[in-house]
Amino acid sequence: MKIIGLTGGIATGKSTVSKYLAQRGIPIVDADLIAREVVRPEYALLTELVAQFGSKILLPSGQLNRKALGEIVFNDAAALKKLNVLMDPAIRTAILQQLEQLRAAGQPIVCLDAPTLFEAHYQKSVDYVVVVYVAPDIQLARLVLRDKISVAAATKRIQSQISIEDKRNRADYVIDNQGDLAQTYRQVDELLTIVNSLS
Ligand SMILES: CC(C)(COP(=O)(O)OP(=O)(O)OC[C@H]1O[C@@H](n2cnc3c(N)ncnc32)[C@H](O)[C@@H]1O)[C@@H](O)C(=O)NCCC(=O)NCCS
Ligand SMILES: Nc1ncnc2c1ncn2[C@@H]1O[C@H](COP(=O)(O)OP(=O)(O)OP(=O)(O)O)[C@@H](O)[C@H]1O
Repeated sequence: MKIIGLTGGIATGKSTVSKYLAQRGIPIVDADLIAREVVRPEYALLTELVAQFGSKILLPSGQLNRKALGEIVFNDAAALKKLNVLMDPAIRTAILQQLEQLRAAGQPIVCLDAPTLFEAHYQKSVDYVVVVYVAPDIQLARLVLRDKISVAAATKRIQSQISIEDKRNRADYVIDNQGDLAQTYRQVDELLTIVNSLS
């Protein structure tokens, strides 16, 4: 089984690419989705997060208040590091489990969609690293537009990740997502041809 590791910066277009890959029949292991599941109130991890960050990260319903936790960690590098240390084992276990299930099911090509692929060192667990790239000014503009947040808040989120230029330099394949969607999809088709021919 060949594993495509799909990453990029926040709002550079990973979801746009992974949706298209899914349409082309490639199973997606979605790290963002897994990160949402492992903090459900029935799991111990949420209690650990509350012990670290306080009950202000909970909604009245007892669920994680994502906005509140985001405001803490994307404004404070040390807090983000603590969050990553707490969440990493549960996310990693779920990712590896899903990949194993897909391997056992005989899937020839799968995609791990992980915004923090490099930050969390998943590049070692995949066969082909793909970075969805847009220049930093386009990244900022798309993030502000999509999430309806201020330029200052968007800049902080971007700065909490390895820069998109750095990620681009570490890719096996770069998808330039600065043009229209048709141009992006053509590059994904070319990527699939390459991955299909990997031995
Ligand atoms: C802090 C949280 C609660 C904020 O939630 P919120 O709904 O506002 O954002 P969401 O989860 O949709 O993330 C949006 C984007 O932020 C970026 N981001 C998320 N977590 C991180 C992180 N640990 N480091 C750097 N960037 C991150 C990604 O580009 C992601 O796609 C959430 O991002 C979180 O739980 N993060 C830690 C888990 C994690 O590392 N997720 C990445 C999957 S490998
Ligand atoms: N080629 C494109 N042209 C114009 N807008 C685009 C293009 N590709 C994506 N977008 C828009 O840019 C925004 C970011 O894209 P997307 O949500 O796919 O990014 P992402 O990398 O998955 O983000 P995150 O890291 O937050 O999960 C979205 O609003 C999306 O509609």
